[in-house]
Amino acid sequence: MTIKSPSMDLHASKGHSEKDVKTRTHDLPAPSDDLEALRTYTPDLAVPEEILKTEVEEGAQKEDDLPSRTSTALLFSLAVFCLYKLFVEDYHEDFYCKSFQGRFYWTCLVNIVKDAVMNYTAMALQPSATEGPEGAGIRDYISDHLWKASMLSRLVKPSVLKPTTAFGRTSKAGAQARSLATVHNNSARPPPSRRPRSTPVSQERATFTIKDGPIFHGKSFGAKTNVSGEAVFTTSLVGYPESMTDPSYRGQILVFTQPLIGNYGVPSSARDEHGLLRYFESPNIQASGIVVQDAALQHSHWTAVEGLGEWCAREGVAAISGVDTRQIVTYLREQGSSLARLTIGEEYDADEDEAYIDPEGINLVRRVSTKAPFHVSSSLGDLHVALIDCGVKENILRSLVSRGASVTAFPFDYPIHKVAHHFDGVFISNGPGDPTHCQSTVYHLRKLMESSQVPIMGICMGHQLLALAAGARTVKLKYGNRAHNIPALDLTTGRCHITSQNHGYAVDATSLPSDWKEYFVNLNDSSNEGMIHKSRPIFSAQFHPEAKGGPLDSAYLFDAYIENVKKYKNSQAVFSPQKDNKPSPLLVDLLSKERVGVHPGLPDFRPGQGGEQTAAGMPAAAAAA
Ligand SMILES: NC(=O)CC[C@H](N)C(=O)O
Repeated sequence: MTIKSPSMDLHASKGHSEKDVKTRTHDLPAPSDDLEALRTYTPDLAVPEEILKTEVEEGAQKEDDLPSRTSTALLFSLAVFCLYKLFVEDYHEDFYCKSFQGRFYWTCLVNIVKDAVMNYTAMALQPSATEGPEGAGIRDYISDHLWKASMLSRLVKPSVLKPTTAFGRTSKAGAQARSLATVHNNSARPPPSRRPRSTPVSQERATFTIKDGPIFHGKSFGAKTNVSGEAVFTTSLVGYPESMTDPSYRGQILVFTQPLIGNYGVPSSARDEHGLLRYFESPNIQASGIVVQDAALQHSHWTAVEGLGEWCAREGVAAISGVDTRQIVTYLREQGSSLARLTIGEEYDADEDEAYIDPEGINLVRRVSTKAPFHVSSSLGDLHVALIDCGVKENILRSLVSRGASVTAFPFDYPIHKVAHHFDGVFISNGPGDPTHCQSTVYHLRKLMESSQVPIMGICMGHQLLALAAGARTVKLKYGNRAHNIPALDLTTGRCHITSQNHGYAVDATSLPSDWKEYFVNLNDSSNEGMIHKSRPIFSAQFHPEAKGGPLDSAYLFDAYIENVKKYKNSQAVFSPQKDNKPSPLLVDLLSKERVGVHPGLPDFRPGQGGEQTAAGMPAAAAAA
């Protein structure tokens, strides 16, 4: 296994000579840097400061003493204890899907085994470590922030974890089998699994109520659950599975203007050759509820494994049909996006009403962003991109990976500027809600642009966050743009592209600082559709070049970004010929292969919640001001 030393590049990039580098391959980043990175990275995990400090300091102290890092006897007894807890104390029944204790002991066991393997590997490589960077590379990777952050979060808060990688692989194989079964029409395929929020399909009376507006009566065809959120509409004719699983729809009740929805059913969770979901943009339905004029009770398509109503019920999502969506959309266009409720069953009673929930006051990105870094490998090239996950769509990952860039995705509030030198490019994903909630992301992006020349691209929320970091303003649109056929003019070429869109906020182009220019403009409402830096490889788009179930006119933006990334990688190679940002196989193995700790089971809103603390610890409203 050949692993290049990242420490060499790290030091080289700080201006040390190669000689210095060789003699200093065991240097670690200063403990205070690590501490700061971990502190910023884990605000949600409520880790006591002493634990963080101990973790970092111990890591730093013991780095040069790997063989004694954890005694074999201690590891062995811990492993036996975990095994006992798992298999003798009856957790084997449900430990990987329900029991907190089970998951905790399983996580410990996995980490003990990994720790032992790493100790062994590091010891095996030690002789060369003293001579040159080859052996040191493995130790630096182990000590890297990525590893520390993901391992620490696994250890301190197993409750946010999905089953660990081993189970992830198992379920992936299951999904694959189901997809194959679908293709070959194998009736013995297992039914999709049910979620904690699942209910039987409800066919009761249902009511869609717009706050301070009209009330619509119809019939439920999804879960028996009442929901509240912002009512928005999309005019797209196809792609309801992709739209409903798009994390940017989190907290919203989605009204379809296409009158017949559900006729091609719902596909499986099959994964493609990169391990990405083939038909969905995330593993679960993200919209709070859906409103359609006419729900198809029977579906037909070779990819379908269930009907739309069954899917909604299984995912615990409310759905209403039999309402006049033309009237609803006319109201929303005139009054602007409004708060609304979907009530299933009993007659809606305004007096009994709990308050309408306003997603605008909530940091929804925190709900959909991965809780620890994850990695998607590309076998098609040797580029490596860091992605800030604000609720990334699978097709954004696919668009990068299929162009030869492996992607390591970070939580939205990860201090990306501290690890950017390990990557050939930085990407900022789409995401739900008001961008001004993500003040920590804006701060880190600003720092990144100050300290690095790395190419950057942002999409939708990523565009808005980049604009905020550049010093521009964002505004809320009256009712947003959600469709697959919106014309955007490329101001650099004069060409018009038909684009897919889903956003309620926009960048105020007049507030762009002088080193930026407007890249695209919306030909329907003249709102801003993108920006580009005048002299650096940084640009962003408000629309979705990765559109699935939408036009591919603007997919060339990914090519342009990858071109920038390649150029940057080549230019870096001139200065540091040893530098290789390709992820180490060990790191790849350690990181999760899919988003971590993003469960639909957790409620987005709690009663009485007036707003939410931002990552920086201040109330959202104050942060936004
Ligand atoms: N698709 C997105 O990233 C949406 C961005 C942001 N939440 C908005 O509504 O404007």
